[in-house]
Amino acid sequence: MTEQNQEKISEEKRIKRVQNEIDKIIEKLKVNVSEVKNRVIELRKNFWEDVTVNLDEPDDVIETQASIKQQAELLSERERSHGQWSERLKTLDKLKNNPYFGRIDFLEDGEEETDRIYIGISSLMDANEENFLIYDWRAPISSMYYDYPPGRAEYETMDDKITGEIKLKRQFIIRNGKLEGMFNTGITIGDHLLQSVLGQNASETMESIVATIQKEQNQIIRNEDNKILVVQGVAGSGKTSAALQRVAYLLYRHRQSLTSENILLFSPNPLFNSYVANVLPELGEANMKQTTFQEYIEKRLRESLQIETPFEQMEHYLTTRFDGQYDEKMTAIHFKSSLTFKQLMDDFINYLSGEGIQFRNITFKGRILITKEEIYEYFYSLDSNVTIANRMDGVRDWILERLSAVEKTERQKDWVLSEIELLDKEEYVKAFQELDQQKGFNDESFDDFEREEQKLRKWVVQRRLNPLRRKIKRLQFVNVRLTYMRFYQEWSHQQPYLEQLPREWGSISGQSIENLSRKFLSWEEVTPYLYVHDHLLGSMTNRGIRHVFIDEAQDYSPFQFAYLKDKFPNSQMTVLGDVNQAIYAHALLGETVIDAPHEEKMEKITLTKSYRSTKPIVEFTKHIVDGGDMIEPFNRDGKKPLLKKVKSENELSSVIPKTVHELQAKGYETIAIICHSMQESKQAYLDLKAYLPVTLIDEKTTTFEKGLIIVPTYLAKGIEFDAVVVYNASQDVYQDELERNLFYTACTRAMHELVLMSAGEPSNFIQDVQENKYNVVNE
Ligand SMILES: Nc1ncnc2c1ncn2[C@@H]1O[C@H](COP(=O)(O)OP(=O)(O)OP(=O)(O)O)[C@@H](O)[C@H]1O
Repeated sequence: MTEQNQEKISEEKRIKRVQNEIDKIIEKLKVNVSEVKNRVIELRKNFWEDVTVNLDEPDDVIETQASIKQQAELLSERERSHGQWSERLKTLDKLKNNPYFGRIDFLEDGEEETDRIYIGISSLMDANEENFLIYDWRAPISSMYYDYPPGRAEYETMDDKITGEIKLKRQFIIRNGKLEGMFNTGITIGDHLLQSVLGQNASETMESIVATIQKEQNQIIRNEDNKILVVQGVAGSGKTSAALQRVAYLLYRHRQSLTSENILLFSPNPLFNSYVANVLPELGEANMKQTTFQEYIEKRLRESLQIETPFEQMEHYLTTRFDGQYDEKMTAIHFKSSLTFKQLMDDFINYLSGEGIQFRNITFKGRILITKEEIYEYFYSLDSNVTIANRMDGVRDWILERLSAVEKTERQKDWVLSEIELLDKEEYVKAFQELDQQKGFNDESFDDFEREEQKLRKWVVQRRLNPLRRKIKRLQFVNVRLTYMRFYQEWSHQQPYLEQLPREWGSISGQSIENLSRKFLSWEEVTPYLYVHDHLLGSMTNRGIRHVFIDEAQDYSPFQFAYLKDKFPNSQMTVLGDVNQAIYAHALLGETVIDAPHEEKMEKITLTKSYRSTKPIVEFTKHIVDGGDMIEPFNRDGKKPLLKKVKSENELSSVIPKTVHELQAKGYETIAIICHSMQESKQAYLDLKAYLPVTLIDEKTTTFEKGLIIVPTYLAKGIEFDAVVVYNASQDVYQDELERNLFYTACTRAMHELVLMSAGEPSNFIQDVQENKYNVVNE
């Protein structure tokens, strides 16, 4: 028997042994889980029996409260244990199927014996709790697996640095509990395994990469020291993957103090949210919170305004290229997204601190109770050193106090009596129930008509005033929109601000005023508006969130990013993106968040190796963008991209079905027809649906299945497919420099095959690429 075979048999034996241990632990845990479960059921059933309830004396009430609290705590503690053990059982089930993926043999300096470190998704000790059978991939010692080839190596513990020598580094492929392959590896973590992982078909949801994390990705995952970590990574370099494993790492490292509730991920679109939703559960961790910037913003605005979505803005600029106002609109987008504009807003807010805020009259039953002028006067009589938002709280209390006085006089008015008479039976009963709860009545006082009327008057007026009170509590007496409009109407047009404004300011501000007058906020206006809104009304900074992840960060404007930094002052930020995939209008003309300097302690990591696509696809796509030379393909074989030329758009609907069938025949399950815009996607869908079972993805789509989809590039961001068909890569469609990144983003979604259709002359972006990098056919 060869040495290799012997090794394999010995590893198989070990796997069996570990699985037996897992079985034993599972058995033990199952008994515990069922005991706790019964105890929880019992506690819930007998909750009130075990509580001493006595409400006779104040002391007894306190004792009762304490007793209830104790019982509730006991219950929730048991529930928590039950939850944790059930989770552990799930992880053990996973470990049984795939106990580990790697092993290093490490001889620590000064020690005689080499330790065998087996690495898996979670740690496991033997049933006696004496030895580690598996080390969690996030344990300090496991970091050597990702960072070093065999030879000298080191890792850091809480307070020490351990050095030594890796004698062996081995990878395993274990599926359904069976060892399917193992190999000793050298410098990087097995090309072999990576080849096999990357060669598989795309799945509808992203998968974890713990078994094959690369050294530079590990630097991102385990980076702890910086307030801001910026990752510039080329398309397919594993930014999103690294981000998600980083979440898992942080949850492990800080498990005493950090939960998934303390981590927030900003995703590029709703589809992406579900695309990444499986990774953490697969690793035995709960998902972090997820949102999109749009959703986050919309939740914050306390007014009913019509808000343009980022996708609508995108669609607008992609489809109105020949519109006369295109250039001006682009200038407006660029300017309103900049930090110069933010500075102007800061100056404007400063001005508002001294004068200019617009208020609303407080009216009740068509009568003005407090005029906006009175509110204005009161506001500006308050100490101007206090922030606007804090002064606003003072104004709110002042108005509420005035309202209480009004309430008293209102009670005696005739309308109140008429309303009492009009109360129907149900309202009447409700009134008494509420009054009773307020201890306004006892049995005797029901006969007391005088008192009854007074109480009912109070109830009726209170009820009528409640909506107004609620509005006041929400500070709706501040007219944020009119206040903000003043920026465009007057304030910005004065010296010295004029110099900082674009030449077209006259018509840009005119358009802005028109939009605001019809309660419409264009996407580029939303962040500045919310910024002023928050300064006027105050906003909670989110202190519960300790880590913010921003994926596709190149699409955030400097203003948007500054806004987020403001909202999460105590959080560390991981900002991931690719300057070549910046497709939003504001980013195309200026610096993106990825290459901007930041004042805080920051580290920037650059990833240049692309894992998603085959080598021939990367060799093609890297030449589409400026500076693409540094993009390094992972060495995975495949076919060169194929350019299919047709004479006219009409022919697309016959050639594309044929192309899709060819791709399906090769076994590709997830195929995307990627379009320039939503407009083009809709047209493609209409033209193709008679010939192909195809799903159209729009901005509301949250999941997708294996099969064929049509999608505009901006909704395919961050996602990948077995094969991509670019619907029409002609010069007519992709010609502006602005569309270069869009085209690059579309092409880089392909894992195994890329087909570019072109009705007429192909885009210059293709012609920029050397001819030997792709094949051409005329259909
Ligand atoms: N170390 C790795 N091991 C296995 N697969 C990897 C690794 N790194 C990246 N991949 C795979 O490469 C593909 C691209 O990864 P990911 O989506 O994280 O890249 P990205 O940089 O976010 O891409 P993009 O910016 O183009 O959206 C995924 O299929 C991912 O699983």
